[in-house]
Amino acid sequence: MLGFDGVSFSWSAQRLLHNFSLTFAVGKTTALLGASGIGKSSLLQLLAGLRPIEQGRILVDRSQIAWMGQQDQLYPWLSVVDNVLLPSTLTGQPPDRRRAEYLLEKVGLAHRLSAKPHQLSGGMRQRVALARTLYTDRPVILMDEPFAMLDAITKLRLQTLTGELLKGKTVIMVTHDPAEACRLAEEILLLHRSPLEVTALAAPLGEPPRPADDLGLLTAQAALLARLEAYEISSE
Ligand SMILES: Nc1ncnc2c1ncn2[C@@H]1O[C@H](COP(=O)(O)OP(=O)(O)OP(=O)(O)O)[C@@H](O)[C@H]1O
Repeated sequence: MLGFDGVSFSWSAQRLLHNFSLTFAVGKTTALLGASGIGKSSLLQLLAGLRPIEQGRILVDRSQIAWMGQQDQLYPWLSVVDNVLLPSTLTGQPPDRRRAEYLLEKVGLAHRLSAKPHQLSGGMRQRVALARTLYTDRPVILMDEPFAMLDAITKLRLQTLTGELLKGKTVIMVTHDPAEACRLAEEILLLHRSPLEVTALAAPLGEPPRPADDLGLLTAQAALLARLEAYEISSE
């Protein structure tokens, strides 16, 4: 089980969750969307156990979680391959260099193993971060706008890669991008109101990663955008 059971949580003056319950589909990708400041990142932080709650239970085994954020969070003094090996270094496990190299090959960086992060483009650094997330090999992956800072083409490629490489894992992805949600998610959840409420929307048909120009995807994307706009207007 992964989710919230009767959870209440406030940020100083603002009550974010009141008796909030939600379970996520295991082995699937769920996209979380909603207006800026509604509480998407807070939900991820609570799931990861980074904040104490006032009431209820977080349903999670924290040892099963990997995190990938908007910033690549690479260590500038470590090479690409050593950044991927970092989870082993931090936990005192023997580093599996062959596996790290295999994953870097998967994300198209086999030729940059010994480069330092500052020698790479933003998209390349985010690919290293993806390889590191995969290296930890946890069944649950929390992603907070992982591709928000990338150009359109790099974003498209990394979404495809993510959809392929994270198949079968439980992925909770915060995104502002309806197209991204429609390409990658099997469950689409819209967050609105304060305290938080959730509305589930139908994901497009077909296995992720779905092609960006698929007609069903484009229709679902337009519907999602309209719902997001309607929630924004009703909360103004
Ligand atoms: N560390 C914090 N201390 C106090 N308030 C916070 C903190 N982090 C977030 N908040 C507040 O909680 C609310 C939800 O913030 P959160 O970052 O979860 O929203 P979000 O939906 O992820 O926003 P965005 O899409 O802009 O990233 C906001 O009103 C924000 O000001």
